[in-house]
Amino acid sequence: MPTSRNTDPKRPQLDWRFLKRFCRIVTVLFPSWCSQNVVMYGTLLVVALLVQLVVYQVGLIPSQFYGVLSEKNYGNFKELVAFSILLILLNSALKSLEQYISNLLYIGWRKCLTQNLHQDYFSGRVYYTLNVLRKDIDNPDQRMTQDVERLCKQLSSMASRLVISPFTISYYSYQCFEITGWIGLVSILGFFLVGTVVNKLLIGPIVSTLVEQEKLEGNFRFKHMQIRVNAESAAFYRAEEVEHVRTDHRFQSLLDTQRKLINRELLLYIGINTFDYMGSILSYIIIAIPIFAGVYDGLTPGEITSLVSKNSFVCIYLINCFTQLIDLSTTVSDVAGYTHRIGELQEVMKDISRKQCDQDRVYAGMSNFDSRDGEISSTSSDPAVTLDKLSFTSPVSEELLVKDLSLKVYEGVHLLVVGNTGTGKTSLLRVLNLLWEPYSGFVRMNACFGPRGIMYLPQKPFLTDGTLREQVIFPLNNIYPVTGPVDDERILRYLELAGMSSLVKRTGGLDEEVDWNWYDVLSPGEMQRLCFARLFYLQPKYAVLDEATSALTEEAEEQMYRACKQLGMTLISLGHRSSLKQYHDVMLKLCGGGQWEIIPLEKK
Ligand SMILES: Nc1ncnc2c1ncn2[C@@H]1O[C@H](COP(=O)(O)OP(=O)(O)OP(=O)(O)O)[C@@H](O)[C@H]1O
Repeated sequence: MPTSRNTDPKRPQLDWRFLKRFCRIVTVLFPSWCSQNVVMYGTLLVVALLVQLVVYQVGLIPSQFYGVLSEKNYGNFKELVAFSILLILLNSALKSLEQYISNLLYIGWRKCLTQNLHQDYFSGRVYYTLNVLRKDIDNPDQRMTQDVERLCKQLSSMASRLVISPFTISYYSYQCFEITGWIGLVSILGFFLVGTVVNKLLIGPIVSTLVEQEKLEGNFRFKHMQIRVNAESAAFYRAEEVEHVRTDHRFQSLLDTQRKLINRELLLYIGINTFDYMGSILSYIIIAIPIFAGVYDGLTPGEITSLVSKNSFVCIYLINCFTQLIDLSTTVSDVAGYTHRIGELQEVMKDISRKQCDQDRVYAGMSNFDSRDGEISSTSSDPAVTLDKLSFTSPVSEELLVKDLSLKVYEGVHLLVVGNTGTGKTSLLRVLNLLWEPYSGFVRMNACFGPRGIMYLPQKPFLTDGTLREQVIFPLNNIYPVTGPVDDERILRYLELAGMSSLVKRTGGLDEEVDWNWYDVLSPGEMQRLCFARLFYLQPKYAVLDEATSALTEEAEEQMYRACKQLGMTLISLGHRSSLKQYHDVMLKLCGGGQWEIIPLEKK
């Protein structure tokens, strides 16, 4: 049955789901009652109240000038001028302070929200699942960077107006009631109510278009990033023309959506401006009520002018308080859009995290080196890896890549995994690392990830940012074991063993900050050698090498394998080259269609 877009339950709206997501974000922005952000918000409230106090006094100045001038009182006039200047100076100082605190609040909120998202993103393997396997959430990077930034900016720009509104509205409502009675107050409240309902209707379609626009903005930026990262490969393909068309195409979709958003905002702007100007007329209608009712009949024209000026200030200010809230509609629609995007990301990350916790409980036995310092939890006679009737598929297919694989990997027995392209060699590692769920069967890893445990050299080398030392000790934060300067000598030795000592000269030393992108300055072979230097440095008991020598010559491959073995590592290699056989004892051959065979290898 066709459903209209407006009734799509998942469509971002200004609804109950928005409120839930917004409240969740607020608890992140204000983590506890005594947090820095709460203190800042409290200070903002005090400063904003002081501003209102001063604004009230400033608002009364014209009526005082009318009085003084109609009396031609020179002495009072001079005093009033001095008082006015003082008030204006105080007003500008307080308003600047208010702006300053709002800006600080923006930084505080951005820090809390981004760190909270990072906490979930980098917990376990959430970033992998989110980026590789979950297709329902677009551009998580953009949500954590640009969307959070814009949400916090918009909220901070609203903060002082929102924090002060209850106070100013109560105070000026009371004042308005004193002057005009019920009629004035009820008409202003009615005016605000109508304004809110109309704006709520106009904001509805804007929120979903804004969410769509942010998605396309992310896609456009991603395209540029793709070209930036792969500029060289693209240049070899002479890809400028086709990539130009594709990039422009993404840009065009973004512009179309932006135009749609602007069209929808037009109605909202018409609503806002109508209410702004209606408000100013309403204020005079309300003031006219007591005048026409004859309440001020006994006053002189000068006194009436002064009184009207004072009263109109109160009514106009109250209406202004409400119209300011209505003016926030565009900001509210932005906030709603960003809230949905960030809220959705939070929900998906929590969901992934929860599922992974359950999965980890089922496949207990694997842990990160942080928890147990990389020690192997078993005796060396236990197998490091046990697979029992393991079957798995790729995430998008029902077809088994491997069926009922049973295998044990013992220390000292080097295993080679071979098979045609796409038969599931790397996928086996994904299942071992719980990146993918097995279809059936049992996986057990006795070796922990890390030094003296098990380490992986993935097919695509991962190079972090930072100094050469940080590259070599990666993924550790600090040198391991903590041995001080002795470590320098180890790092240099292993760089030399990997054939990368020239890098020390290029970087200017182990701890020299480099401003280059490592992927741009190292050749694929050099990247693989650098990854071997890491492996030598960490000296795990088991090294899993996924086509880790594919960019090296056979002589270099031999050097790397010999060094690994000299350092006492048990090797599990994945690859196509027949030269790899000589370094291994057993070969697992994946034949495709779920078939596999184990073949003992003879030593030459
Ligand atoms: N993230 C993913 N989502 C969906 N399918 C995937 C994903 N990653 C890999 N696959 C598919 O799973 C199958 C096995 O991939 P895998 O990377 O294990 O192949 P491989 O044997 O290591 O190949 P190669 O020798 O080229 O490295 C392939 O058909 C691949 O297209």
